[in-house]
Amino acid sequence: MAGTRIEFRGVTKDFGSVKAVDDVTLTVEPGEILGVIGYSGAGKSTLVRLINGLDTTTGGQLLLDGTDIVGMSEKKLRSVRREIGMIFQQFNLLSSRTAARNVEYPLEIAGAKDRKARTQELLEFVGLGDRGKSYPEQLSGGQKQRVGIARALATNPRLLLADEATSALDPETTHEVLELLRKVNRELGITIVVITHEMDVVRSIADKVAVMEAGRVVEYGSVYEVFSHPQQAVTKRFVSSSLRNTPDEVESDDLLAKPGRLFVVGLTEESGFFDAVSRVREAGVSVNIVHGGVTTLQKQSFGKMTVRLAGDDSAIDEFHRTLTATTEITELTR
Ligand SMILES: Nc1ncnc2c1ncn2[C@@H]1O[C@H](COP(=O)(O)OP(=O)(O)OP(=O)(O)O)[C@@H](O)[C@H]1O
Repeated sequence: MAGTRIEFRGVTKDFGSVKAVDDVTLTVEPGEILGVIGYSGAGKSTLVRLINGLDTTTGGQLLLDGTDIVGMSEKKLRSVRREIGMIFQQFNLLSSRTAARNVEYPLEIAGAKDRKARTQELLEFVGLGDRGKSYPEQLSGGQKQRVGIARALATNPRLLLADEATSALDPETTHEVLELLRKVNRELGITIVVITHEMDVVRSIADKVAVMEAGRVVEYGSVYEVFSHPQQAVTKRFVSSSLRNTPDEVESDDLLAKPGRLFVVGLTEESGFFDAVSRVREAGVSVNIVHGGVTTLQKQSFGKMTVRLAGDDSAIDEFHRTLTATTEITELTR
């Protein structure tokens, strides 16, 4: 069973004078994982609430598998929502029910048969086959979110919306929950939209990323494209918070206090970095790597190196000029 295809066409949502979502055009293909990232108030939650019809759009079209849900009756929206699972930052489990009975809840509402067997199957899928009798307060945060995921999957949704689903978890547990979401995506083919303010989450799970600022999607692309060539200032901030491969202000000040000239160079397989280093060293210039990192995303490697060059200025200028043609290079100055 394929995941849902989502298509935003010029979607807008106003709350009075606030444009929470402003003219968003975006397509999520079936089975894709989209990461939506932005700072608080950027419009991420509103965007997701439009998808399941909890908020209504002020303008534009929002198509799920080709059907526009804008203006749909509440009755029709309810059947659309049956195909959508949702998980939350605070898990939203019913504290008076055991884990199993939380998972069973949507099956009860749907009047499904063989509920016990389905519930056990779901608990096993999320790695909690032996915790069905536990109450939420007896479970760790990660286990609660696993119950939340099992509950969201109970009615066989084709789309899963995750609103800051790992924000209340520590890094290790976050990693485990993201792994589980990946398994959901791979094994069940479900489309997933993950809202987050952490670029590490996008990096470890998403195929595509949409960066939101003041209601707009200001940057969109594959995770590799956006991480390796961020365009907007907000995207650059998110990317550097995750990759930490460029010196921050304090580190730059420390590095600039020593002699030589500093360059931050983008590394890709075509950057020509090592050839340029060989040439400048032949001219007697010393080259030292002082900061940097290389990472692999979607099977492609890229990174940034900060190098200190000391020696003949015209040879260093030539190094700068040559690399400008093949990669991103910036000279750090005070
Ligand atoms: N029901 C509402 N009534 C009025 N304004 C709202 C409502 N919901 C959201 N907003 C406003 O819309 C804008 C976007 O809010 P939204 O919650 O979608 O952002 P967000 O990116 O999800 O932020 P956060 O990460 O803090 O949840 C904000 O300015 C917010 O104050």
